[in-house]
Amino acid sequence: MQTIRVEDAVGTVLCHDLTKIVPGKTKGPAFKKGQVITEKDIPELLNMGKSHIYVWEVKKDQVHEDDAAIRLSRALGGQGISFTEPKEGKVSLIADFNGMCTINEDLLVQVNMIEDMVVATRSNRRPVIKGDIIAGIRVVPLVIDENKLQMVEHLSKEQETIRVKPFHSLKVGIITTGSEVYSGRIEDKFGPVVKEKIESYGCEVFKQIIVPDDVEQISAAIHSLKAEGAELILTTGGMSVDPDDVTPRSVREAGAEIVTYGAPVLPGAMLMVAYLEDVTILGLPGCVMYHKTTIFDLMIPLVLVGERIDKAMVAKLGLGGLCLNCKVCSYPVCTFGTGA
Ligand SMILES: Nc1nc2c(c(=O)[nH]1)N[C@H]1C(S)=C(S)[C@@H](COP(=O)(O)OP(=O)(O)OC[C@H]3O[C@@H](n4cnc5c(N)ncnc54)[C@H](O)[C@@H]3O)O[C@H]1N2
Ligand code: MOO
Repeated sequence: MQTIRVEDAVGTVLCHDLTKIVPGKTKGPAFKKGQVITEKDIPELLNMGKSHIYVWEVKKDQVHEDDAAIRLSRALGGQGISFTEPKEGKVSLIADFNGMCTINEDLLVQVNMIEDMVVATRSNRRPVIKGDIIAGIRVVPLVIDENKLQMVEHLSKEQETIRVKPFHSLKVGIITTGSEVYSGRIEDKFGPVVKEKIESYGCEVFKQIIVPDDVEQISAAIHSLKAEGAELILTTGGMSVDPDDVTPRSVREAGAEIVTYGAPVLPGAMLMVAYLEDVTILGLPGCVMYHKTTIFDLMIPLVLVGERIDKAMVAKLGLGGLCLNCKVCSYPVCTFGTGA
Protein backbone atom coordinates (compact mmCIF):
# COMPACT_ATOMS: atom_id res chain seq x y z
CA MET A 1 0.00 0.00 0.00
CA GLN A 2 1.26 3.44 -0.87
CA THR A 3 0.00 7.00 -0.31
CA ILE A 4 0.11 9.18 -3.39
CA ARG A 5 -1.15 12.54 -4.59
CA VAL A 6 -4.45 12.28 -6.49
CA GLU A 7 -2.88 14.07 -9.48
CA ASP A 8 -0.31 11.24 -9.70
CA ALA A 9 -2.86 8.42 -9.34
CA VAL A 10 -3.75 7.70 -13.00
CA GLY A 11 -3.26 3.97 -13.72
CA THR A 12 -3.02 2.96 -10.06
CA VAL A 13 -5.37 0.64 -8.17
CA LEU A 14 -7.50 1.90 -5.26
CA CYS A 15 -7.08 0.01 -1.97
CA HIS A 16 -10.55 0.69 -0.56
CA ASP A 17 -13.97 2.13 -1.41
CA LEU A 18 -14.29 5.94 -1.34
CA THR A 19 -17.65 7.17 -0.11
CA LYS A 20 -19.36 10.19 -1.55
CA ILE A 21 -22.09 11.98 0.39
CA VAL A 22 -24.37 14.65 -1.05
CA PRO A 23 -26.71 15.69 1.81
CA GLY A 24 -30.33 14.70 1.15
CA LYS A 25 -29.36 12.97 -2.10
CA THR A 26 -26.85 10.16 -2.03
CA LYS A 27 -24.45 8.26 0.17
CA GLY A 28 -22.42 5.42 -1.22
CA PRO A 29 -19.17 4.34 -2.79
CA ALA A 30 -18.32 6.62 -5.70
CA PHE A 31 -15.09 4.69 -6.18
CA LYS A 32 -14.68 0.98 -5.59
CA LYS A 33 -11.82 -0.93 -4.04
CA GLY A 34 -9.73 -2.36 -6.83
CA GLN A 35 -10.78 0.32 -9.33
CA VAL A 36 -8.12 1.58 -11.70
CA ILE A 37 -7.96 5.42 -11.57
CA THR A 38 -8.31 7.17 -14.91
CA GLU A 39 -7.62 10.77 -15.96
CA LYS A 40 -11.30 11.72 -15.78
CA ASP A 41 -11.54 10.52 -12.14
CA ILE A 42 -9.09 13.17 -10.88
CA PRO A 43 -11.50 16.16 -10.74
CA GLU A 44 -14.16 14.00 -9.04
CA LEU A 45 -11.67 12.84 -6.39
CA LEU A 46 -10.61 16.44 -5.76
CA ASN A 47 -14.30 17.43 -5.51
CA MET A 48 -14.70 14.76 -2.81
CA GLY A 49 -11.94 16.40 -0.82
CA LYS A 50 -9.27 13.80 -1.57
CA SER A 51 -5.86 15.19 -2.23
CA HIS A 52 -4.11 11.88 -1.36
CA ILE A 53 -5.28 8.27 -1.69
CA TYR A 54 -4.02 4.80 -0.79
CA VAL A 55 -3.18 2.72 -3.84
CA TRP A 56 -1.69 -0.65 -4.59
CA GLU A 57 1.63 -0.59 -6.19
CA VAL A 58 1.17 -2.88 -9.20
CA LYS A 59 4.60 -4.26 -9.83
CA LYS A 60 5.85 -5.39 -13.19
CA ASP A 61 5.13 -9.06 -12.51
CA GLN A 62 1.64 -8.48 -11.12
CA VAL A 63 -1.74 -8.22 -12.84
CA HIS A 64 -4.87 -6.36 -11.72
CA GLU A 65 -7.76 -8.67 -10.64
CA ASP A 66 -10.06 -7.72 -13.54
CA ASP A 67 -7.41 -8.23 -16.20
CA ALA A 68 -6.39 -11.46 -14.49
CA ALA A 69 -9.99 -12.72 -14.36
CA ILE A 70 -10.29 -12.06 -18.10
CA ARG A 71 -7.10 -14.00 -18.80
CA LEU A 72 -8.17 -16.90 -16.60
CA SER A 73 -11.59 -17.16 -18.24
CA ARG A 74 -10.08 -17.08 -21.73
CA ALA A 75 -7.67 -19.85 -20.70
CA LEU A 76 -10.29 -22.05 -19.05
CA GLY A 77 -13.41 -21.42 -21.15
CA GLY A 78 -13.72 -23.29 -24.44
CA GLN A 79 -16.38 -24.31 -26.93
CA GLY A 80 -19.84 -22.79 -26.45
CA ILE A 81 -18.81 -20.31 -23.77
CA SER A 82 -19.18 -16.49 -23.63
CA PHE A 83 -17.81 -14.23 -20.94
CA THR A 84 -19.32 -11.40 -18.90
CA GLU A 85 -17.40 -8.20 -18.23
CA PRO A 86 -15.18 -8.58 -15.16
CA LYS A 87 -16.58 -7.13 -11.95
CA GLU A 88 -14.59 -7.00 -8.72
CA GLY A 89 -12.25 -9.61 -10.11
CA LYS A 90 -15.01 -11.98 -11.22
CA VAL A 91 -16.06 -13.17 -14.68
CA SER A 92 -19.07 -15.44 -15.33
CA LEU A 93 -19.02 -18.03 -18.10
CA ILE A 94 -22.29 -18.28 -20.02
CA ALA A 95 -23.63 -21.05 -22.31
CA ASP A 96 -23.89 -19.97 -25.97
CA PHE A 97 -26.36 -22.75 -26.84
CA ASN A 98 -28.27 -25.71 -25.39
CA GLY A 99 -26.01 -28.63 -24.63
CA MET A 100 -24.12 -30.55 -21.99
CA CYS A 101 -22.00 -28.74 -19.42
CA THR A 102 -18.63 -30.45 -19.79
CA ILE A 103 -15.91 -29.97 -17.19
CA ASN A 104 -12.41 -31.42 -17.24
CA GLU A 105 -12.45 -32.42 -13.57
CA ASP A 106 -8.70 -33.10 -13.25
CA LEU A 107 -7.76 -29.72 -14.72
CA LEU A 108 -10.32 -27.97 -12.53
CA VAL A 109 -8.70 -29.42 -9.42
CA GLN A 110 -5.20 -28.49 -10.62
CA VAL A 111 -6.25 -24.88 -11.24
CA ASN A 112 -8.00 -24.60 -7.89
CA MET A 113 -4.83 -25.87 -6.18
CA ILE A 114 -3.10 -22.65 -7.29
CA GLU A 115 -3.37 -19.88 -4.66
CA ASP A 116 -5.38 -16.68 -5.19
CA MET A 117 -7.91 -17.94 -7.74
CA VAL A 118 -11.29 -19.61 -7.53
CA VAL A 119 -13.04 -21.53 -10.30
CA ALA A 120 -16.56 -22.72 -9.38
CA THR A 121 -18.62 -24.63 -11.94
CA ARG A 122 -21.93 -26.39 -12.35
CA SER A 123 -22.00 -30.15 -12.02
CA ASN A 124 -20.44 -32.07 -14.87
CA ARG A 125 -22.44 -33.62 -17.73
CA ARG A 126 -25.63 -31.72 -16.91
CA PRO A 127 -27.97 -30.34 -19.56
CA VAL A 128 -27.80 -26.55 -19.77
CA ILE A 129 -29.68 -24.05 -21.88
CA LYS A 130 -28.46 -21.01 -23.78
CA GLY A 131 -27.78 -18.17 -21.35
CA ASP A 132 -27.19 -20.38 -18.29
CA ILE A 133 -24.22 -19.49 -16.08
CA ILE A 134 -21.81 -22.43 -16.30
CA ALA A 135 -19.03 -21.16 -14.04
CA GLY A 136 -17.72 -18.21 -12.05
CA ILE A 137 -14.03 -17.37 -12.06
CA ARG A 138 -12.67 -15.05 -9.38
CA VAL A 139 -9.26 -13.67 -8.55
CA VAL A 140 -9.11 -13.24 -4.78
CA PRO A 141 -6.59 -10.41 -4.07
CA LEU A 142 -6.60 -7.06 -5.90
CA VAL A 143 -3.48 -8.02 -7.80
CA ILE A 144 -2.13 -11.47 -8.66
CA ASP A 145 1.29 -12.73 -9.67
CA GLU A 146 1.81 -13.03 -13.41
CA ASN A 147 3.39 -16.46 -13.00
CA LYS A 148 0.18 -17.89 -11.49
CA LEU A 149 -1.74 -16.84 -14.58
CA GLN A 150 0.93 -18.33 -16.77
CA MET A 151 0.63 -21.63 -14.89
CA VAL A 152 -3.07 -21.78 -15.74
CA GLU A 153 -2.45 -20.75 -19.35
CA HIS A 154 0.14 -23.50 -19.64
CA LEU A 155 -2.12 -26.14 -18.05
CA SER A 156 -4.96 -25.33 -20.41
CA LYS A 157 -2.90 -25.02 -23.57
CA GLU A 158 -4.08 -28.27 -25.09
CA GLN A 159 -7.25 -29.06 -23.19
CA GLU A 160 -10.39 -27.11 -22.52
CA THR A 161 -11.46 -27.05 -18.88
CA ILE A 162 -15.00 -25.70 -19.21
CA ARG A 163 -17.19 -25.98 -22.29
CA VAL A 164 -20.65 -26.73 -23.58
CA LYS A 165 -20.99 -29.60 -26.02
CA PRO A 166 -23.93 -28.99 -28.37
CA PHE A 167 -26.88 -31.38 -28.52
CA HIS A 168 -27.49 -33.06 -31.86
CA SER A 169 -31.06 -33.45 -32.93
CA LEU A 170 -31.30 -37.22 -33.40
CA LYS A 171 -33.81 -39.24 -35.37
CA VAL A 172 -35.47 -41.41 -32.73
CA GLY A 173 -37.53 -44.61 -32.96
CA ILE A 174 -39.48 -46.07 -30.03
CA ILE A 175 -40.26 -49.76 -29.53
CA THR A 176 -42.95 -50.32 -26.96
CA THR A 177 -42.96 -53.88 -25.66
CA GLY A 178 -45.69 -55.59 -23.66
CA SER A 179 -48.31 -58.09 -24.72
CA GLU A 180 -50.87 -56.28 -22.56
CA VAL A 181 -50.31 -53.10 -24.57
CA TYR A 182 -50.02 -54.84 -27.96
CA SER A 183 -53.31 -56.69 -27.44
CA GLY A 184 -55.06 -53.49 -26.41
CA ARG A 185 -55.81 -54.73 -22.86
CA ILE A 186 -54.26 -51.51 -21.57
CA GLU A 187 -53.51 -48.17 -23.16
CA ASP A 188 -49.86 -47.30 -23.92
CA LYS A 189 -48.71 -44.77 -21.30
CA PHE A 190 -44.98 -45.30 -21.72
CA GLY A 191 -44.50 -44.18 -25.33
CA PRO A 192 -45.93 -40.66 -24.79
CA VAL A 193 -43.73 -40.05 -21.70
CA VAL A 194 -40.56 -41.02 -23.53
CA LYS A 195 -41.54 -39.13 -26.70
CA GLU A 196 -42.27 -35.92 -24.81
CA LYS A 197 -39.01 -36.06 -22.89
CA ILE A 198 -36.69 -36.76 -25.82
CA GLU A 199 -38.48 -34.21 -28.02
CA SER A 200 -38.01 -31.56 -25.34
CA TYR A 201 -34.28 -31.88 -26.16
CA GLY A 202 -34.90 -31.09 -29.83
CA CYS A 203 -35.03 -34.66 -31.19
CA GLU A 204 -37.70 -36.03 -33.51
CA VAL A 205 -39.53 -39.30 -32.84
CA PHE A 206 -40.26 -40.48 -36.38
CA LYS A 207 -41.88 -43.80 -35.49
CA GLN A 208 -43.19 -45.92 -32.64
CA ILE A 209 -43.67 -49.67 -33.03
CA ILE A 210 -45.75 -51.59 -30.49
CA VAL A 211 -44.81 -55.28 -30.14
CA PRO A 212 -45.70 -58.14 -27.79
CA ASP A 213 -43.11 -59.69 -25.44
CA ASP A 214 -41.59 -61.72 -28.24
CA VAL A 215 -37.88 -61.88 -29.01
CA GLU A 216 -38.24 -62.20 -32.77
CA GLN A 217 -40.68 -59.33 -33.11
CA ILE A 218 -38.65 -57.00 -30.87
CA SER A 219 -35.43 -57.81 -32.77
CA ALA A 220 -37.19 -57.28 -36.10
CA ALA A 221 -38.50 -53.91 -34.90
CA ILE A 222 -34.94 -52.85 -33.97
CA HIS A 223 -33.71 -53.72 -37.47
CA SER A 224 -36.60 -52.05 -39.22
CA LEU A 225 -36.08 -48.77 -37.27
CA LYS A 226 -32.37 -48.90 -38.04
CA ALA A 227 -33.12 -49.46 -41.74
CA GLU A 228 -35.37 -46.40 -41.67
CA GLY A 229 -32.53 -44.25 -40.38
CA ALA A 230 -32.99 -44.26 -36.60
CA GLU A 231 -29.96 -42.85 -34.79
CA LEU A 232 -31.36 -43.62 -31.35
CA ILE A 233 -33.73 -46.48 -30.49
CA LEU A 234 -35.61 -46.42 -27.20
CA THR A 235 -37.28 -49.62 -26.05
CA THR A 236 -39.83 -49.51 -23.25
CA GLY A 237 -40.72 -52.23 -20.76
CA GLY A 238 -39.84 -55.91 -20.40
CA MET A 239 -36.52 -55.13 -18.69
CA SER A 240 -36.91 -57.01 -15.43
CA VAL A 241 -36.78 -60.61 -14.23
CA ASP A 242 -40.15 -62.10 -15.13
CA PRO A 243 -40.30 -64.86 -17.74
CA ASP A 244 -42.08 -62.42 -20.06
CA ASP A 245 -39.36 -59.77 -19.74
CA VAL A 246 -37.50 -60.53 -22.96
CA THR A 247 -36.34 -57.10 -24.13
CA PRO A 248 -32.65 -57.48 -23.09
CA ARG A 249 -32.49 -60.85 -24.84
CA SER A 250 -34.08 -59.35 -27.94
CA VAL A 251 -31.51 -56.53 -28.08
CA ARG A 252 -28.73 -59.13 -27.80
CA GLU A 253 -30.26 -61.31 -30.50
CA ALA A 254 -30.56 -58.30 -32.79
CA GLY A 255 -26.76 -58.39 -32.79
CA ALA A 256 -26.16 -55.30 -30.66
CA GLU A 257 -23.06 -54.88 -28.56
CA ILE A 258 -24.19 -54.69 -24.93
CA VAL A 259 -22.43 -52.01 -22.86
CA THR A 260 -24.43 -52.65 -19.72
CA TYR A 261 -27.55 -54.33 -18.48
CA GLY A 262 -28.09 -52.66 -15.11
CA ALA A 263 -27.08 -49.27 -13.73
CA PRO A 264 -26.31 -48.25 -10.12
CA VAL A 265 -29.09 -45.67 -10.20
CA LEU A 266 -32.46 -45.68 -8.50
CA PRO A 267 -34.80 -45.29 -10.26
CA GLY A 268 -33.24 -46.91 -13.27
CA ALA A 269 -31.56 -50.10 -12.08
CA MET A 270 -32.74 -52.21 -15.02
CA LEU A 271 -31.42 -49.95 -17.80
CA MET A 272 -29.73 -51.43 -20.85
CA VAL A 273 -27.24 -49.54 -23.04
CA ALA A 274 -26.26 -51.15 -26.33
CA TYR A 275 -24.96 -50.22 -29.77
CA LEU A 276 -25.99 -51.70 -33.09
CA GLU A 277 -23.14 -50.33 -35.20
CA ASP A 278 -23.54 -46.57 -34.70
CA VAL A 279 -27.14 -46.70 -33.48
CA THR A 280 -27.57 -46.22 -29.74
CA ILE A 281 -30.14 -48.44 -28.06
CA LEU A 282 -31.44 -47.58 -24.61
CA GLY A 283 -33.59 -50.23 -22.94
CA LEU A 284 -35.82 -48.26 -20.56
CA PRO A 285 -37.34 -50.03 -17.55
CA GLY A 286 -40.84 -49.43 -16.22
CA CYS A 287 -39.76 -46.82 -13.70
CA VAL A 288 -39.03 -44.35 -16.52
CA MET A 289 -42.75 -44.26 -17.26
CA TYR A 290 -43.63 -43.66 -13.61
CA HIS A 291 -40.94 -41.39 -12.09
CA LYS A 292 -40.28 -37.82 -13.17
CA THR A 293 -36.50 -38.16 -13.10
CA THR A 294 -34.59 -41.37 -13.73
CA ILE A 295 -31.53 -42.90 -15.35
CA PHE A 296 -33.05 -41.86 -18.70
CA ASP A 297 -32.46 -38.18 -17.81
CA LEU A 298 -28.81 -38.93 -17.01
CA MET A 299 -28.27 -40.78 -20.30
CA ILE A 300 -29.90 -38.25 -22.64
CA PRO A 301 -27.15 -35.55 -22.53
CA LEU A 302 -24.42 -38.13 -23.11
CA VAL A 303 -26.22 -39.64 -26.08
CA LEU A 304 -27.15 -36.30 -27.64
CA VAL A 305 -23.60 -34.91 -27.57
CA GLY A 306 -22.37 -38.10 -29.23
CA GLU A 307 -20.34 -39.56 -26.36
CA ARG A 308 -19.90 -43.31 -26.61
CA ILE A 309 -21.15 -44.64 -23.27
CA ASP A 310 -19.00 -47.28 -21.58
CA LYS A 311 -19.45 -49.42 -18.50
CA ALA A 312 -17.20 -47.23 -16.32
CA MET A 313 -19.27 -44.12 -17.12
CA VAL A 314 -22.37 -45.94 -15.96
CA ALA A 315 -20.65 -47.39 -12.86
CA LYS A 316 -19.58 -43.88 -11.77
CA LEU A 317 -23.21 -42.80 -11.53
CA GLY A 318 -23.63 -44.89 -8.36
CA LEU A 319 -22.27 -42.07 -6.20
CA GLY A 320 -25.24 -39.71 -6.06
CA GLY A 321 -27.27 -42.25 -8.01
CA LEU A 322 -30.02 -42.38 -5.42
CA CYS A 323 -32.88 -40.04 -6.34
CA LEU A 324 -34.16 -38.41 -3.14
CA ASN A 325 -37.70 -38.08 -4.47
CA CYS A 326 -37.94 -34.45 -3.37
CA LYS A 327 -41.45 -33.01 -3.09
CA VAL A 328 -40.60 -30.55 -5.84
CA CYS A 329 -38.10 -32.03 -8.30
CA SER A 330 -35.33 -29.55 -9.14
CA TYR A 331 -33.36 -31.81 -11.53
CA PRO A 332 -30.92 -30.98 -13.17
CA VAL A 333 -30.03 -28.64 -10.28
CA CYS A 334 -29.52 -31.40 -7.69
CA THR A 335 -27.04 -34.11 -6.80
CA PHE A 336 -28.80 -36.96 -8.63
CA GLY A 337 -26.19 -38.85 -10.65
CA THR A 338 -23.50 -36.17 -10.20
CA GLY A 339 -20.98 -38.42 -8.48
CA ALA A 340 -21.40 -36.34 -5.29
N1 LIG B 1 -37.23 -59.47 -8.54
C1 LIG B 1 -37.05 -58.29 -9.12
N2 LIG B 1 -38.12 -57.62 -9.57
C2 LIG B 1 -37.98 -56.41 -10.13
C3 LIG B 1 -36.68 -55.85 -10.27
C4 LIG B 1 -35.58 -56.61 -9.83
O1 LIG B 1 -34.41 -56.18 -9.98
N3 LIG B 1 -35.80 -57.82 -9.28
N4 LIG B 1 -36.58 -54.64 -10.81
C5 LIG B 1 -37.69 -53.75 -10.65
C6 LIG B 1 -37.45 -52.53 -11.36
S1 LIG B 1 -36.16 -51.59 -10.80
C7 LIG B 1 -38.23 -52.11 -12.40
S2 LIG B 1 -38.03 -50.56 -13.10
C8 LIG B 1 -39.25 -52.96 -12.98
C9 LIG B 1 -38.93 -53.10 -14.47
O2 LIG B 1 -40.02 -53.23 -15.09
P1 LIG B 1 -40.06 -53.69 -16.61
O3 LIG B 1 -39.26 -52.77 -17.46
O4 LIG B 1 -39.75 -55.12 -16.73
O5 LIG B 1 -41.55 -53.36 -16.90
P2 LIG B 1 -42.73 -54.38 -17.27
O6 LIG B 1 -42.64 -55.63 -16.45
O7 LIG B 1 -42.76 -54.50 -18.72
O8 LIG B 1 -43.96 -53.53 -16.79
C10 LIG B 1 -44.12 -53.12 -15.48
C11 LIG B 1 -45.52 -52.51 -15.32
O9 LIG B 1 -45.67 -51.39 -16.16
C12 LIG B 1 -46.73 -51.59 -17.10
N5 LIG B 1 -46.36 -51.10 -18.43
C13 LIG B 1 -45.25 -51.47 -19.11
N6 LIG B 1 -45.25 -50.86 -20.32
C14 LIG B 1 -46.36 -50.10 -20.36
C15 LIG B 1 -46.89 -49.23 -21.34
N7 LIG B 1 -46.31 -49.04 -22.54
N8 LIG B 1 -48.05 -48.58 -21.05
C16 LIG B 1 -48.68 -48.78 -19.87
N9 LIG B 1 -48.21 -49.59 -18.92
C17 LIG B 1 -47.08 -50.26 -19.15
C18 LIG B 1 -46.96 -53.08 -17.11
O10 LIG B 1 -48.25 -53.39 -17.53
C19 LIG B 1 -46.63 -53.46 -15.68
O11 LIG B 1 -47.75 -53.17 -14.87
O12 LIG B 1 -39.20 -54.26 -12.44
C20 LIG B 1 -39.04 -54.35 -11.02
N10 LIG B 1 -39.08 -55.72 -10.57
O1 MOO C 1 -35.03 -49.92 -13.21
MO1 MOO C 1 -36.20 -49.64 -11.78
O2 MOO C 1 -35.43 -48.73 -12.35
O3 MOO C 1 -34.90 -48.89 -10.54
O4 MOO C 1 -37.32 -48.66 -10.82
